[in-house]
Amino acid sequence: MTTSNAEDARAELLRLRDSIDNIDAAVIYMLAERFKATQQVGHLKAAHQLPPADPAREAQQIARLRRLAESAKLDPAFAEKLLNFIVAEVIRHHERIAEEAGGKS
Ligand SMILES: O=C(O)C(=O)C[C@]1(C(=O)O)C=C[C@@H](O)C=C1
Repeated sequence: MTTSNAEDARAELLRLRDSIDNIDAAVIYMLAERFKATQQVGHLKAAHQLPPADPAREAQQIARLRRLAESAKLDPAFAEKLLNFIVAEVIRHHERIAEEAGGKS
């Protein structure tokens, strides 16, 4: 590789990393908004003695996200794993909210 080729590659790497950093920031902001919404769901469920998890809803979400992933040329198995990872954390939050609400009544 000539010096100029190495410099071009370095510039291209920096350009791509800029884009990756912007995408990562957007993902973090979107996840923060999602967790704000699910925290409200957690309080609603606790107030009405609804279970933290809703497997039927999750099945619908997985089917929908797998379809979206396929049309976006993203691995549907990865989309499913990602949703399951996020939802597991949400369920932990819901359980904590329900425990705290239970302690107050
Ligand atoms: O929709 C709900 O009932 C939620 O509690 C939200 C949510 C989610 O994070 O999307 C989390 C847990 C449920 O099992 C299903 C979905």
